[in-house]
Amino acid sequence: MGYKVVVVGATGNVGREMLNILAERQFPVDEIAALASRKSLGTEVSFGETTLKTKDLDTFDFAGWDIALFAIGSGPTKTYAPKAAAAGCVVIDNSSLYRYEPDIPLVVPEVNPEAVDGYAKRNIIANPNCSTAQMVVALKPLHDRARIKRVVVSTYQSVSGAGKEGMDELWDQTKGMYVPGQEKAPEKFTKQIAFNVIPHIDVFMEDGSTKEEWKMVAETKKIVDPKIKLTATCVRVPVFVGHSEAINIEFEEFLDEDEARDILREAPGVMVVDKREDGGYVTPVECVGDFATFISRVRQDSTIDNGLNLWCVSDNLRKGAALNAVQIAETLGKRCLNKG
Ligand SMILES: NC(=O)C1=CN([C@@H]2O[C@H](COP(=O)(O)OP(=O)(O)OC[C@H]3O[C@@H](n4cnc5c(N)ncnc54)[C@H](OP(=O)(O)O)[C@@H]3O)[C@@H](O)[C@H]2O)C=CC1
Ligand SMILES: N[C@@H](CC(=O)OP(=O)(O)O)C(=O)O
Repeated sequence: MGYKVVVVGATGNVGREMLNILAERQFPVDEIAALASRKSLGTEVSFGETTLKTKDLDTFDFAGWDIALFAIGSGPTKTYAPKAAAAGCVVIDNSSLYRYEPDIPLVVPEVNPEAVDGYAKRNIIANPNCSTAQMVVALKPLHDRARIKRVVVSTYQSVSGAGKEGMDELWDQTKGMYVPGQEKAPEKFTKQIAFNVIPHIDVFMEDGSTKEEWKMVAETKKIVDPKIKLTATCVRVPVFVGHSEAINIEFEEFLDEDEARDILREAPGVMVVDKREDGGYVTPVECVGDFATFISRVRQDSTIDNGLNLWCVSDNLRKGAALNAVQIAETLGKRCLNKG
């Protein structure tokens, strides 16, 4: 016996990946429903070899369904996730709405799988921010060995993090640079994204940081260790899929770069590709469609006592969203629901 699973936001970038990954990983599905807004009613989406017709979230009855994977943004999630949870369906939510609530688990299964056990308080589990998810997969095994004091991270985030509209804007603006009359002004992003980079993701906070940067701080503390200090600069780059991060780590104890590489090679969800030669590192276009978080350019930071630098790349629609959500569902199934 398997699970009755609902994918909410099935016509979006993340929802489509959720359907792909449920099928790829052969998640034990007895029945599946694909939901989106009313305007997408009847739109076809793929689930393995089969095609599903999208249903209207607004009129859907969650009673009798086991797990709902939500990827529709915080606004509509606020309306519909509590309804699903109250109907007895466990919500695994990709938005930032519930991540910081103390009675809602925020889970990266390679890092804090035991947190899933707290799901029943609200029947909701939160999926972290894409940039946080890939980073903590690499930080956790290093923290276990040498205790992280402080992290300085700069992100290079692809436009798919801003949904279908973000990807369309990069495509149209790039074409418009070459085709007279097809110029495209910024709409989704604050400035031109084609052939440019923008140091602004999500809204500004009072202290001058952005909400995306704040999320990386708060979520790393909740998932890995509240004692870790972290400062981030989050930047949008003209890449379609795949987020990259330059990470500088200061440890309490000395950690040699060779040992760090060995630890990361053994770490779940991590793939080390680190040769000091042309092409001996991973770039975002190479990580698309993969499950792993790729680590390259591991090297000592000799400007501090116990410092290390590394380069971290992952498919943001997978580890940053859909894959992590499906892994949470797998963990929930194994640890708590025991079907399948
Ligand atoms: N963990 C993370 O870091 C990430 C989280 N996300 C989360 O996932 C969400 C979706 O991202 P993404 O797939 O890239 O976005 P897209 O813009 O590609 O897709 C949005 C999806 O949400 C649906 N939707 C929007 N509003 C409603 C509504 N009122 N009722 C029903 N369905 C609705 C859309 O349906 P329709 O086509 O019918 O409009 C569509 O299926 C993000 O807003 C974010 O919260 C995304 C990326 C990474
Ligand atoms: N903000 C991320 C994607 C996202 O939706 O994040 P969050 O779920 O934390 O709002 C990006 O733009 O790349």
